[in-house]
Amino acid sequence: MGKQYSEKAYRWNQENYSRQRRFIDIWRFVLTLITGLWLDGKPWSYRGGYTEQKHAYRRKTQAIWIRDTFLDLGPTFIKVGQLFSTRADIFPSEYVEELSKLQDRVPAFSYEQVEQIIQEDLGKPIKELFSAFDPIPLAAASLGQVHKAQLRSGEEVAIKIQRPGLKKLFTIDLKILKGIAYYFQNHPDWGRGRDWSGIYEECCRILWEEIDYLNEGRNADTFRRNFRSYDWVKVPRVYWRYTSSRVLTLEFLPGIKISSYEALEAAGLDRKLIARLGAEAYLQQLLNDGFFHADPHPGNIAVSHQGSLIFYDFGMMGQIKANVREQLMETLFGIAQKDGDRVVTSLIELGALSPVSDMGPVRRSVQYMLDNFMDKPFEDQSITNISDDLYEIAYGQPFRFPATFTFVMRAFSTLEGVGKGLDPEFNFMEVAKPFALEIMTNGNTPDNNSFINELGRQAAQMSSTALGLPQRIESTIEKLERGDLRIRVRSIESDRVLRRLSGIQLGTNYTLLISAFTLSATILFVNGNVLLALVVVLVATVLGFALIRLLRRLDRFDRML
Ligand SMILES: Nc1ncnc2c1ncn2[C@@H]1O[C@H](COP(=O)(O)OP(=O)(O)OP(=O)(O)O)[C@@H](O)[C@H]1O
Repeated sequence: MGKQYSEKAYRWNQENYSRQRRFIDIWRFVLTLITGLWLDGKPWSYRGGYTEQKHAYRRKTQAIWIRDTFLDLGPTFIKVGQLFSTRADIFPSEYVEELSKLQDRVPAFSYEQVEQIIQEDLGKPIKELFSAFDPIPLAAASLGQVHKAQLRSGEEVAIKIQRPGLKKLFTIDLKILKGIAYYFQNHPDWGRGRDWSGIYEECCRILWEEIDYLNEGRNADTFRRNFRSYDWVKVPRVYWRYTSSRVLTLEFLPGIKISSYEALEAAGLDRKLIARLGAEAYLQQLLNDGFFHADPHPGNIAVSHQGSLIFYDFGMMGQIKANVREQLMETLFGIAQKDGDRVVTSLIELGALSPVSDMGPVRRSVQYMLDNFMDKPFEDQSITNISDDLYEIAYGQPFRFPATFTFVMRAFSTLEGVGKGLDPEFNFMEVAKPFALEIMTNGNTPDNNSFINELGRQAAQMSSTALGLPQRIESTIEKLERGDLRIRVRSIESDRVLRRLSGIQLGTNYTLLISAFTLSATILFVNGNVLLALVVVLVATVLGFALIRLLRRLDRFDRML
């Protein structure tokens, strides 16, 4: 905890939050952000004229300001920011990059508050429950802090205690955020093609789950069960008698953080092996158990002195249904064969893409990406590159990836990053091969074909079909194109008809005005008010010209239809 993060610096750091104060603080942030975004799009707001560099610089400064304000606004926003940092499909890359640096460097709360929460939740004072209790926390985060203690029966435990007043703060903040989501949803520019209400609901669900330690305890138990036959993975046991929704008592399992590369080496551990185990443990969760750690930042994985992996923090877990892993493989094959259509179809079936009426542009973007970035052999692809490319496609499109999908991509990239830090030659795809092969062969032991051979075989199959049946493929492509085209032509036609209709309406208005003005001019003239009559005639003439122009335009429209 740095000195600059003193308790006084944070207005949110208290037990009793004022709804009005939060309302003002949060909306002030939103309004400043909206003004900034509005100015971004106005070339006159750039001193010395608009340039791409100035625009990029502004975005970057804005992103840093958003990150700092989120930290100032407290736990809800720190968590929301961390969630948003996985959503490169929704937010500009500068924002995502800054938000991923959002760490909860926040002050710890006092030992007196810890005592009070334990007394309230477990019904007895610390002294009666534990034979030792370290008043200085091992770690302090935005939602809670961890203290080391010892049970009366002798076991060493790590106790996670929730920040006081968190439920109240979440209730107030999430209500205000609902209003903000509603505002953005109904905004003519920012609401179009974006499901802000859906994003809000998703955030709410994840945040409430994260502060229910009973839920976290259950997740830890499931995770532990899934790994019970693996002696190289350790998951802390939950002491349910000392656990409540705000207090989680776990078996104490110390370790060296997986990202402390030098410390691992100093302890005589094999960095290459740890990198491989990390990836394997994750693939096991994802592809075999279907229950995975959705927040695998390096702080949540440690290595014991015996070399086994230790997982902490089960507040955010993802679930993947059984049929999904086959679909994941289908996507992988689509990518390997550079088949945009197959990738799009499998992503739709995965629920990673929501079908829109005209999938043509999406398919074309995917195909473009496959044609352009797949110049390296499949094995040499990096997960981070693949996910960056996918996000680039998704950003600005009227669809979004479901949270589970972005969590998986994020987890893969994180593990790839940590893996490369541990072992510069580490290749995630290499580790994934046997898992993928097992799924492809439905658990049958594969023959001596490697994963890449299998991909090659499928690709060869595809190209021989292409050679044998050029006619059919061509006609299929033609049909596809015609499908796109028809949708586009129809939309242009209806667009024209609508424009013509509004033109006709405008013409009627002009005609009415001209008649009214001519009538007024005549009455004025008859009554001897010549000058005023002339002015009115002038206005009627201008309107007359406008009407003639409009009629000519409508005539052009008619010829086009
Ligand atoms: N069972 C345990 N044994 C030893 N140390 C632990 C244990 N559980 C947690 N810790 C330590 O406390 C730290 C924080 O734990 P955890 O990540 O569960 O807290 P958190 O409040 O959810 O933090 P985050 O903001 O990262 O989600 C861990 O990184 C680890 O160093």
